[in-house]
Amino acid sequence: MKIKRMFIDGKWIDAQNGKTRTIINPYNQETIATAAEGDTSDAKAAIAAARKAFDQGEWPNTPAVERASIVQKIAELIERDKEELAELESLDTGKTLEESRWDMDDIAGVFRYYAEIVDQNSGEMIASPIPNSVSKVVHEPVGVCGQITPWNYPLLQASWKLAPALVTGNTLVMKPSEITPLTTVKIFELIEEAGVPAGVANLVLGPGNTVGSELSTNVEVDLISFTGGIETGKKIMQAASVNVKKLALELGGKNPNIVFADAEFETAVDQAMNAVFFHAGQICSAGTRLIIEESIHDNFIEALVERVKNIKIGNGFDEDTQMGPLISGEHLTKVENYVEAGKKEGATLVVGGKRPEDPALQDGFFYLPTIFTDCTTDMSIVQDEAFGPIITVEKFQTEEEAVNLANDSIYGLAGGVWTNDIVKAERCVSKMRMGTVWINEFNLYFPHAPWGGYKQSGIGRELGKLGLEEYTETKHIFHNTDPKPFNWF
Ligand SMILES: NC(=O)c1ccc[n+]([C@@H]2O[C@H](COP(=O)([O-])OP(=O)(O)OC[C@H]3O[C@@H](n4cnc5c(N)ncnc54)[C@H](O)[C@@H]3O)[C@@H](O)[C@H]2O)c1
Ligand SMILES: C[N+](C)(C)CC=O
Repeated sequence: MKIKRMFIDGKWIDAQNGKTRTIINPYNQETIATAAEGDTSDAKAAIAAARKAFDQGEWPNTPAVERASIVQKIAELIERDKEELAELESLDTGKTLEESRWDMDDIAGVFRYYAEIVDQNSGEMIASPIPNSVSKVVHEPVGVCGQITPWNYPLLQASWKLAPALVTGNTLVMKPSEITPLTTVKIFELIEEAGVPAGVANLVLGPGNTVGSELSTNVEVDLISFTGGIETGKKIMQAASVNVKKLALELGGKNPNIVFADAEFETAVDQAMNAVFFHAGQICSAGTRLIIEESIHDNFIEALVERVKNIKIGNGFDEDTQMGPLISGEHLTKVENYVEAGKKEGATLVVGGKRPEDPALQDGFFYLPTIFTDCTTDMSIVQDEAFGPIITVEKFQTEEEAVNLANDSIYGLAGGVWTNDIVKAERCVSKMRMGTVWINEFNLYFPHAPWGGYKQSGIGRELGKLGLEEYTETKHIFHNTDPKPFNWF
């Protein structure tokens, strides 16, 4: 089996320490690849290459339209290799092939979007209050960017970082999750094929506590963009202070999904499942906190449970599979522990709460879709991000109570409201403290709109124009067109 290698300074290389890691399919634990397992020394080499490419290379000064055409080419190559990429993503993460295909379409769309909008970030003239002067603002690349991504949407999260960083003239070192590197390795092949110069985009494979930590602490790195868990995010924020790096953090969520009695019932039931059970609930914006108006609570739960029991769990490559496994044995144990805690804390388990019994699924990290009712905000199952196929249900009587329950979290990534009363919907979302709020929708995102969290869900935004601005410094240029002595001294 060919080893998945790192890409540093335009060359495909093994880890300096010679180590490798076995990559497994979470559906059956079969080995699907062997990847280089780099460490601090590889990260240092990649940072040095990116530094040289930024300080001495052409990329930062290449006209934005030329960079955009290369980024556009990457989009075309993703479309050309869509099926291969989708298959790699499903093998690596266990998600259904159909979901991976959607991801690949989204990813190509992200590269296209940033290629198209780069000229909208070209600066502005300021109405200078000083006579005989020109005042203007320009945007310049930040420099060397460290980019660290998680395992749940490996290539999608990488694309949100790679496309804006490249198009704005930065150089970068990316570190994907060590357990899901396959599509990131492949996209670096496409980046090379599209003609990105050597040293501009570098890939280091390996663990967070060595490679990731080096990216956050190394003073030659100017910006660190991280997507992952809150505890890792805090460590990175602290490490990044060493040279006051620019910082973008996309962290977790514990997202409320409010259903009012006047909502379209069947749609709200259907979408309450979509909000959570795609990719077995391993979605940062999963609507895991279902908050239901008391008058419809019992009927809603009855309808939901009936449908949840029929979710088809299995191999993501089987066409009728609707939900795949969790990512790893370690993560499965974490989810099981949250469910046990929920039971101890007094929540009522109404469906799921265990591994499936089907003998065909015993080698995979499967967990049944799970619903707890009678939940209260003091329960860990309501407050902590379990990152599994678990819905907790809380009841409300008034609109104010619903919004208060929704906001009762350290997180503020996303949330939804289901109602046919538009005024009520607008009133609620205006009070919800989250970076994305959906009305009669859940979990939708697209390249044109910003994504990111309030509160401890993060700092900064990806996607949209704000996602581009993250990768630029803003410079004010003041030009005195009639300089004279000041005659003070
Ligand atoms: N807000 C968003 O848009 C978004 C999107 C996807 C995932 N997430 C979050 O990601 C989490 C799941 O991903 P995960 O389990 O891979 O997260 P994680 O924090 O364990 O790991 C994320 C990445 O950080 C690296 N890392 C670990 N320790 C590090 C350290 N000390 N220094 C630097 N890097 C380090 C890991 O190797 C990995 O590449 C969830 O909390 C989820 O909500 C958020
Ligand atoms: C940001 N998103 C929804 C694509 C993936 C979160 O885990």
